[in-house]
Amino acid sequence: MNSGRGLQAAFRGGTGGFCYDVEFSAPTHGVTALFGPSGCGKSTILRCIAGLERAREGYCHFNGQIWQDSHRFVPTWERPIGFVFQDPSLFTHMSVRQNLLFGASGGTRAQQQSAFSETIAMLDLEPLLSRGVTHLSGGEKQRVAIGRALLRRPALLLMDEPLSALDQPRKQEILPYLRTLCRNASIPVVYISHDPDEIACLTDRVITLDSGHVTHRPTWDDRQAFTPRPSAAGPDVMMGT
Ligand SMILES: Nc1ncnc2c1ncn2[C@@H]1O[C@H](COP(=O)(O)OP(=O)(O)OP(=O)(O)O)[C@@H](O)[C@H]1O
Repeated sequence: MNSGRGLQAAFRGGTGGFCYDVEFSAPTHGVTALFGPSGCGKSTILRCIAGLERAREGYCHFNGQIWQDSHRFVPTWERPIGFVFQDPSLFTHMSVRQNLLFGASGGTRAQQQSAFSETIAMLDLEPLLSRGVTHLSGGEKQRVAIGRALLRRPALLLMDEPLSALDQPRKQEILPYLRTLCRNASIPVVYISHDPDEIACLTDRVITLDSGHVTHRPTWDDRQAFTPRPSAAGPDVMMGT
C-alpha cells in the first residue's frame, strides 16, 4: 500500500461476533462508495476511518497524514473529517442558521461568509435559516446536516446512508442536492449505501464488501485530473486489484 495522496486504509478486527479484514484506497477527488448487503460491515469500516471505532490492527493514511498505524491513533476530533449519519442529529434548541454555524471553522471571516453563502445556495437552505429544526421535514433536516458537515470545511466527507431514513418522495427531494454536492464539492467523499440506484446516481467508483471483506475494488490513478462523469454513466466497478 502506498502512502501518497488520498485515503489508504486497512483494518482488521472484530465487533461482537463480527470480524472484518479490509484493505482499500480512495483518491482525493470524487465519490467512492462502500457498497454491500446489510450487515456486511460498511458502517463499521466508515467508523474505523473516522476513528469512532478502533480496529485491533489498523492502518489509515489520508493525504500523507497518519490517522492510525501500529504506533498511533489520532482521535476523531483531530481528524479533518465531516460525518453525515442516517439520523441528522440536529440541535433542537437551535435554529437552522445556528445549527449550520455550529462548529463552522477555518479561514478568515470573509472566507467563512463566502462558504456559508455557497453552502446555503447549493442546498437551497435560505428559506429555512430562521426556522427551528423540530418541524422540518426529514429531507430538510438532512440538508441542514449536510450543510453543517460541509461548513466544518472537512478534508474528507464521510456519509453513512444519509437517505435511508427518508421515504421515496423525500429521497427524490434531496437526491438532486446530493448530486450537486458530489459533483461540485472539491472534497472527496466516502459514501455508504446498499441502494444500487443511489450508488449509480451519486458515486464515481465502488468498493464492494461482503461479510467484512472487500470483494471488488476499483483501480484509480490520482495523477489524472478528475473529470466529472456524465450523469448517464454508471460508477466504475472493477474486479479487485
Ligand atoms: N457494537 C456492536 N456490537 C456487536 N455487533 C455489532 C456492533 N456494531 C455492529 N455490529 C455487527 O457488525 C456487523 C456489521 O454491522 P455494520 O453496521 O457495520 O453493517 P452495515 O453493512 O453498515 O449494515 P447496514 O447496511 O444494515 O447498516 C453486523 O452483523 C452488526 O450486527
